[in-house]
Amino acid sequence: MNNSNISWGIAPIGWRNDDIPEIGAENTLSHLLSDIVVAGFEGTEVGGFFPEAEKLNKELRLRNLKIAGQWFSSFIIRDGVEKASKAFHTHCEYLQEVNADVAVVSEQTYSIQGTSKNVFTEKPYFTDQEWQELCQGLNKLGKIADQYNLKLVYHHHLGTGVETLEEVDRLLENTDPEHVHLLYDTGHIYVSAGECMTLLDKHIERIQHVHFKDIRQDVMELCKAEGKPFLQSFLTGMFTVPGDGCIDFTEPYQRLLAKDYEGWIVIEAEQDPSIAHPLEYALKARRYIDETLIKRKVMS
Ligand SMILES: O=C1C[C@@H](O)[C@H](O)[C@@H](O)C1=O
Ligand SMILES: [Co+2]
Repeated sequence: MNNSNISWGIAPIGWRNDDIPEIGAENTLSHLLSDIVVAGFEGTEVGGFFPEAEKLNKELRLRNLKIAGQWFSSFIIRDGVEKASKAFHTHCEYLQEVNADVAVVSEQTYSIQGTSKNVFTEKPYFTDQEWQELCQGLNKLGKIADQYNLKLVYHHHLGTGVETLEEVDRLLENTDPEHVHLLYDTGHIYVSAGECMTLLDKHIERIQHVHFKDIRQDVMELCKAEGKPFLQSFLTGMFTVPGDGCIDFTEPYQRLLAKDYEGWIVIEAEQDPSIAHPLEYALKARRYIDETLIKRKVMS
């Protein structure tokens, strides 16, 4: 059991959001990266507004920060694996240049993530044929990621065809463990399944990347009752940083330690930055990690 094999990061999503680029648009790359240093994190994930690799590397070097990975919206079912592979090669090339560890993949065919549909009741479902195309396609993308020294980690996500526990089971059963790994996102599985330990216990061997996202239970229930879409739900404050919501992260953290998890745990809490001050929330998360998870004394 060793915390030193874990790198703690925080995602840009509290400052700028790729799903709604207008919010937080005033937050520059320098501002974001410097806030991450102030809050005491080791790295971050690439956001849609990040510059070319050379420029980014310089900004990272100046602050001794690292890149964990970057989100990739795959459309294997909609466009076929050849087209998805081409786009994925470009994605991985960039990630290799910025010395990342993982490529985060989420199949977005039929996704309602950016639509006005009720995210709690209107998610899409894949047919048997589509499941086969997806799993075979992911095996291919996983081999591409390996060529760039990256791990493909699949992100289960609300409002997509791979959201529920059963869907994650199906994806993992039908993909090659050598090439396709899992990203465990506490927030997404909590909203979908009502808790976040079953997925972790069942699939801990496949998990190679982690997002710690907390939930405000009362806001989630309100959003559910009103049938809100995904984007409206996060703007209303459904997600927050660990220590500020209803998930007790000591459980997943201890389970990961017990299994000698090696890799990143990235704090990822999309909120409206004009309501939830990004640095304030980053500091809040860091304090919770230090005082409750790692139990390291913090000077106040
Ligand atoms: O990892 C993530 C990336 C975002 O684009 C997504 O919407 C968010 O909820 C998430 O978990
Ligand atoms: Co996530």
